[in-house]
Amino acid sequence: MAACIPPGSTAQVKAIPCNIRKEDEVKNLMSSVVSEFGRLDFLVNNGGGQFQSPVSMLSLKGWNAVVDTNLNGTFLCLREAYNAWMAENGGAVVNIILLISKGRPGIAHSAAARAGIDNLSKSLAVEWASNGIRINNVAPGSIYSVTAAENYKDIGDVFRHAIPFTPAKRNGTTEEVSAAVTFLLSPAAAFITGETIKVDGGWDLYQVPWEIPEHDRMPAYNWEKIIEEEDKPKAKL
Ligand SMILES: CCCCC/C=C/C(=O)SCCNC(=O)CCNC(=O)[C@H](O)C(C)(C)COP(=O)(O)OP(=O)(O)OC[C@H]1O[C@@H](n2cnc3c(N)ncnc32)[C@H](O)[C@@H]1OP(=O)(O)O
Ligand SMILES: NC(=O)C1=CN([C@@H]2O[C@H](COP(=O)(O)OP(=O)(O)OC[C@H]3O[C@@H](n4cnc5c(N)ncnc54)[C@H](OP(=O)(O)O)[C@@H]3O)[C@@H](O)[C@H]2O)C=CC1
Repeated sequence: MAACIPPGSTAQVKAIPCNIRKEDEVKNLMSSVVSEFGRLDFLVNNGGGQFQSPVSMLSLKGWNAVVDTNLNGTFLCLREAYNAWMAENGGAVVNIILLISKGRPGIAHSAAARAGIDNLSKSLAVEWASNGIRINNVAPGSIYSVTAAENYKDIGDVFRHAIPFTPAKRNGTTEEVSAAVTFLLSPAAAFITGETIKVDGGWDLYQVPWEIPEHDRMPAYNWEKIIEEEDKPKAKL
């Protein structure tokens, strides 16, 4: 990031290690920013992720790891940014979530956690309005990056797989997500709070990429058949 700063700019980049699952590290991150830079105007909760698994195969440990990272981590960052600076001075927040309107079979743990963030943002848009804080979400579709692809390399090319399900017929770029984030942080979004912007090339309006095997396990409601079953003599033990 530092290498991207144009010559002559006064911008600075400083990396402060922080596991967002650890309360003390998050407190340290927010207080360090305020003591080092004198202010904390913007917060982007971008850290997150998941692994692919049907719910039936998920261990509680795996579920907890994903919820802890995505939902609890975001909660801690929000609360500590508020305590360290934004309660007194206002600010703007963007949380990066997932497309969740149709559920997310295959990554249901992450979708549940991100739906929690979506709802938390709505509550905070009201709770923190009088502190001058705006809070919004960005829900990316399939966005290719080398690091994201590396994470899923063992389960195939998930980013290529997403293209047929995306009306734009391509993956999005990280710059296209950043454009939405910077808009929401900017004064141009001064009247937008508690909202989610999808950056997905139309994915969410289209098909869910989940194949349902042919089956007859959901027969139509049939009262006569239920009565017939009820009237059958019960086996005696
Ligand atoms: C699938 C298509 C998605 C497309 C759209 C979305 C794209 C993106 O989100 S791009 C972001 C890419 N980056 C990531 O997703 C980062 C993913 N990794 C993490 O965030 C974390 O590693 C974690 C939250 C998934 C796990 O946290 P961690 O502390 O590292 O937990 P452990 O390694 O200790 O694992 C705990 C427990 O979780 C289960 N588990 C972990 N990884 C997998 C896996 N790859 N497959 C199945 N299960 C997994 C497992 O039960 C672990 O317990 P143990 O078995 O005792 O190790
Ligand atoms: N790429 C995509 O298609 C999509 C991405 N998203 C979301 O966008 C966000 C960015 O993902 P992307 O850039 O694509 O993928 P990356 O894997 O490159 O980014 C994930 C980032 O989250 C950080 N992170 C994970 N766990 C923690 C933690 N406990 N504490 C601090 N940081 C953590 C990682 O840090 P480190 O590198 O140090 O591990 C990494 O920088 C994620 O929330 C992701 O789920 C949502 C929808 C689609």
